[in-house]
Amino acid sequence: MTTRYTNDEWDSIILETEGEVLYRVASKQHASAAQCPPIGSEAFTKTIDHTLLKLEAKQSQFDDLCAEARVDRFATVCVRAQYVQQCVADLKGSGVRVACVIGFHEGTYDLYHKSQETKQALAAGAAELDIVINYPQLQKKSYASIYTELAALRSQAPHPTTLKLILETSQLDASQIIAGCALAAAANFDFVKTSTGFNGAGATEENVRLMATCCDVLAAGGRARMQVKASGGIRTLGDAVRMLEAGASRLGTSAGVWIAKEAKERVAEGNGRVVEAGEVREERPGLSTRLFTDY
Ligand SMILES: O=C[C@H](O)COP(=O)(O)O
Repeated sequence: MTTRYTNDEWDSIILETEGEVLYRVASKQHASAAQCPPIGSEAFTKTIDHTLLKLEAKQSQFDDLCAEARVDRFATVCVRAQYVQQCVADLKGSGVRVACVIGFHEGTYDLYHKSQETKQALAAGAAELDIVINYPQLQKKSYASIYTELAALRSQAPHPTTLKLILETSQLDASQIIAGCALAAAANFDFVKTSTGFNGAGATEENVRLMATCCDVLAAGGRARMQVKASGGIRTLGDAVRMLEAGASRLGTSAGVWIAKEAKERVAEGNGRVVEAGEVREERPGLSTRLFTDY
């Protein structure tokens, strides 16, 4: 675990990272070999966290969510803590994991609250935790306090639990996004994630590219390379491909079923290969398409 630093010490460490990241982005030395797995392959569907986080969701919707995740072989279902146990039972033997959000969606809950939620999620069988950073603290450069929180949650949920840090990028500028990534890496998180889907714009290619480049730079310092999860507003196969090509390796979306359906149609058309962003049709879900955000 990293030595604890003061805010000023964190500031100079982060500034050094920022210089290298912005240089690489400006000179288009983008994230390492960002590739979209072949459309229709299991590697492609395994990029999707099938997500249902609406507070008003009914219990039966979580059974549907899990059934769909089994059929489409998604990576996880991503739910709130009170639904983890039900989803773990529904998904037994399927290879689909259960991810639980922590501190959702404001991120400003204190460590005690986040820690209690973490305890509940782990006891219920969650394999992955998507934790919202306290982004108002990040905006204020309260780095030491953020690091303390992240390090405490990591020691409470050691590997093989996968930890993702939700930055809520719509509320941050590039420097703050880089700072969030640096703190996540220092606390040994596995992923940085763009958005909750509940606040401002969701994932953008620009931010995904920035985060992936930042993960490369941080890994060059010798630590395990974090991955990037793009989330918020990903609705179509085209959106998914663009995020993967920008450097994401996981997608959080309420439209997983729609995206998988579009992918199956592409395969049926004989195009079961990597789809370039420019070739993807811009179809969007129609009004009658069920997305979990629509309930
Ligand atoms: O983490 C995932 C997001 O909440 C999903 O956002 P979305 O509902 O816009 O797809």
